[in-house]
Amino acid sequence: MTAKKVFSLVFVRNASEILLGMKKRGFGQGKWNGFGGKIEPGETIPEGAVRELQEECGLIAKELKNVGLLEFKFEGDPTLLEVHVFETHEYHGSVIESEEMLPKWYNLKNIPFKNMWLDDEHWFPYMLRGEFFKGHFLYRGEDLILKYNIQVLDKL
Ligand SMILES: Cc1cc(-c2ccco2)c2oc(N)nc2c1
Repeated sequence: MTAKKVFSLVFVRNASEILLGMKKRGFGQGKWNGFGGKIEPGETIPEGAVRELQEECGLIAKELKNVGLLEFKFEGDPTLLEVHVFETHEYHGSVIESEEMLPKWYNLKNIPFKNMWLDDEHWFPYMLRGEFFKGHFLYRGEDLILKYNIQVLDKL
């Protein structure tokens, strides 16, 4: 039985910008990413997404749109990482730095892919076009994607 770990990943958007966080410690440290983390027992995936967003950058999502599903495997590790991707355009609160994340707004034309997970450059275009997507990536370490596929779905 393959072990599965379920994560949320939330991107806060406005018309021309996206809020990213520089991960300050732990898994993905040193990379810009959306806000998220492990879904805890007893919470739904959207509940976990709202919780992690507020914990990591202070914003409270008033609505969340599920925009994609990403599955990750690392060569030599049987664990499947299942990452549910969300966008929010409606939120309140003020952006604050947390122990986990240093938030920063980026213009959509200037996303720092060189300092993000390698898969992001492959699936961000689908998200930015408003398409529902499902992607599967096989990594060797953190710096090489051995194979991947991405499909556009009618709905998740
Ligand atoms: C292997 C991997 C994991 C994650 C992740 C997000 C939340 C928890 O793990 C990623 O996020 C992005 N953008 N690429 C990622 C690759």
